[in-house]
Parts: sequence; structure tokens; C-alpha cells
Amino acid sequence: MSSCIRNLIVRLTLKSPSLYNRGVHGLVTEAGTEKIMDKSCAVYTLGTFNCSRSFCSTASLSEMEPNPSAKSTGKPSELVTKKLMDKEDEYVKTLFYGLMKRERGMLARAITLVESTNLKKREQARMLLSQVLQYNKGVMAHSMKAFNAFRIGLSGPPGAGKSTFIESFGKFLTAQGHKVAVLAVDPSSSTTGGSLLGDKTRMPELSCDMNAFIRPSPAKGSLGGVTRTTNEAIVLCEAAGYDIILIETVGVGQSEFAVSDMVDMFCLIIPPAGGDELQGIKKGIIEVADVVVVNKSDGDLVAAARRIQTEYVSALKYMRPRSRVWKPQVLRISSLTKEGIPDLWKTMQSFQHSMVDSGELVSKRNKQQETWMWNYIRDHIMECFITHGGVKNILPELTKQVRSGLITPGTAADKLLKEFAKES
Ligand SMILES: Nc1nc2c(ncn2[C@@H]2O[C@H](COP(=O)(O)OP(=O)(O)OP(=O)(O)O)[C@@H](O)[C@H]2O)c(=O)[nH]1
Repeated sequence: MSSCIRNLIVRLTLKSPSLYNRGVHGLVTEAGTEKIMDKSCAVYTLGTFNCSRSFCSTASLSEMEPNPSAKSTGKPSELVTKKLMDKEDEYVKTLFYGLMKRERGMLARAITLVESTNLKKREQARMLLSQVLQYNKGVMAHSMKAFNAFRIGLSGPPGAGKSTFIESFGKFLTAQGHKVAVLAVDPSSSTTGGSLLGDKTRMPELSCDMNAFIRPSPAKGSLGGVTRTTNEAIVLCEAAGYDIILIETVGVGQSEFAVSDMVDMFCLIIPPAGGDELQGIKKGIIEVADVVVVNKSDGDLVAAARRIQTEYVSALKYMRPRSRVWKPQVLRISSLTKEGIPDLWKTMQSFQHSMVDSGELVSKRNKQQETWMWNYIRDHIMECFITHGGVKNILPELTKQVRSGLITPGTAADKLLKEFAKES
């Protein structure tokens, strides 16, 4: 029985000699039209395709035939830049198709590319990302969804049990057929020389799971740089078919706030302890939490976990709601016994539905795109600033003078900015 492929993104493998000889490279379907892309990146509208299967995300050309009544319009598309397909960008092309094929190794290499500071690689990363963003947008349009993946931010003080939680929660999700990516944001790794976040040894079972992808935090970088690359890694993971992205952060600097700016839902994980033990939690972070998870609610710790839950429930009552449709919840779980994890997932899904149905998720993501752009600009300007020859020459002396109180920080900043304004 043949059925028509409509409104879907389909990647073709280059198997059909006739189409291949005509230079046909792949097929992109877009909002009701089916398009075929040739090697020079011109995109031809070919009408509908017949397929022996109702849907497959990857289809070989042998399974498809162009509709004989359809005509090629021969119009080039602006969707795909010609540059991408040039020979020197073979690597970008390999990565893009590797992502489409959902190869974990290619995803890891693609993330390494976006993390690179090498100028040529940055250019390649930009090409890859524009292709991937276009692809993700197409997938969303065709599946009529407001998102490809559910992005969940996780934060909490050291020892709260984040990695134990990610291990249990991740396994719970993959058992339900989800594909889970774990990314980490840890700008402190630039000073400690290496990050433990996202370290696979902290999640031994999940790291062996074929439906999970764990990426440690980059070993160096400013918060701006790390969040930019994390934003980009999210987009790459989505293209590679991961439908749940967990972004873990340590409570260092402003990293939790940066993460809350790039996720759909922000989840604060705390241990059943108060006072000094909760010092790691920054003021204000509770205000951005959509759910507070009291972990370790097992054995002798259940009573303490209940007490903490009550405290947080009353604290949240006095906070100004950030959403019209969602009130932050406080749940108790045990990452060791896995008790409470199914209920937590239900709560997360209910959050997701409310946000999608109300349109809040779309506006949140739109706003996040803008924040991402500004972070990118800030990061780039800072990089230009500190690598500027003149600035580099006077920075150590001026810093010394500011520290010893000889000049005001404002005066030093003015001098540095004046130097920066000169040609390097
Ligand atoms: N009883 C109990 N202990 C737990 C639970 N979850 C984690 N732990 C323990 O808490 C300790 C810290 O757990 P981790 O998962 O390493 O905590 P973390 O937040 O990742 O810690 P950092 O790596 O320091 O950021 C370990 O000894 C865990 O075994 C839980 O649900 N119940």
C-alpha cells in the first residue's frame, strides 16, 4: 500500500542512480511542499512523493518515487547556503548528515566544533548551526509542535545528589523510550582545570545506555562562552533526535541563572537539610525554580525531607508568580530508591503541557533566543577586548593600581576602553 509523505522532513540516502546522476542530494520537506535539493544547493519543488511506508525518518530513495505529475520549479532556495556544500566544507556536511543519522560520535564531534575557539572552526560551526537550526525548525513545523525537545535545567548545592538523580531519572526516561542528553554548565572548570559535571563516571549506568548522551562541561571558558556553547549543544542534541535535554549546573557564579535562561523548566535539587548545609543555594535562585525537588527522602531522612518540603512550600507562597499558568511545586524524591521519580515526571509533563497550551513556552523560547544573541555579542566583545594588543599592554599595571586604590575602577575602565577604541 502506498501512502504520501507530506509535511515531514525526510533525509534521503544517495542510492537511486537516476536521481543521483541528476545531482540530487537530499530531500527537505517544508510546510506542505516537498523539496529536493541538488548538489549546488538549488532546491526544486517536486510535488509529493510516494512511499511504500507511511513514515520513516530516514528513507532510502529506493522507497520513494517522485510523483510523475509533479513538476520541478527549479527555484533556488535561500534555506541552504551554497557555501555549506562546497568541497572545503565537507566536514560540516559529514557532521550534519551524521547528526541526521543520529550518530552519537558525530554529535560529540559537532559539539567539539562549536566549542572550538579557532577562527576557521568557528566559521564551520556557524555553518553547521544555521543548517541545523533550519532543520530543527522544519521538524517542529511538520510535527506541529512548539518544540523538538523538552529542556530541563538542574541545579543544586554540592552533595544534593544531582548526579545520582540524573542517573536514576535518566534511566527512568530511557526505559520509557525517550532519548536523553545530559549537558553541563560549569564555568568554574576554567579555574579548577577540569570539570566533574557531566563526568561519565558519576553516572555509570546512564553513560552505558545507548539512548543517552552525556557531555561533560568544556574544560575552559568564561560563563558567557560556556553558556553560548551549551545553547549550541542543545540545538545539536535536538537535531540528533534527543527529546529530553538535561542541563546540569553547579551553583557557581551566575551559572544557575544562565541555565534558567536556556531551558523550558528549571529544577532546583536540594538535600533534606537546612541552615549552613543550604548555604550553597543562592538567594534568588528559588524565584526562578519551576519545581523544587527535595532529594534523599528515604530511610531516616524522610522526616527531615518533609520538614524542608513544608518550609519551601510556604516560602514559595510569598513569591511573585512568573507564569500565569504554573505555580512552582515542591516534591520529595529519593534518587536511591527511585521513589517519587514517576510523580516528578508527571509534574514536569503537566508543566510542559500548561506552558505549551498557554503559548508561554513559545514566548519564553523567543525571548531566550534574544538573550542568546546578546550573550554571544557580550562574549565576543569581551574576547576582542582582552586579546586587544593595547589593552593587554596596560591591563596588568592598571589592575594593580585599582587593587591598591591608587586609581578608581572607573578611571581604569575609561583608560582601557579608550585604548580599545584605538586600532589594535
Ligand atoms: N540516602 C540518599 N543518598 C543519596 C541520594 N542521592 C544521592 N545520595 C548520596 O549523596 C551523596 C552525593 O551525591 P551526588 O549525586 O554525588 O551529589 P552531587 O549533587 O552530584 O554532588 P557534587 O558532585 O558534589 O555536585 C552520595 O553519597 C550519594 O550516594 C538519595 O536519594 N538518598
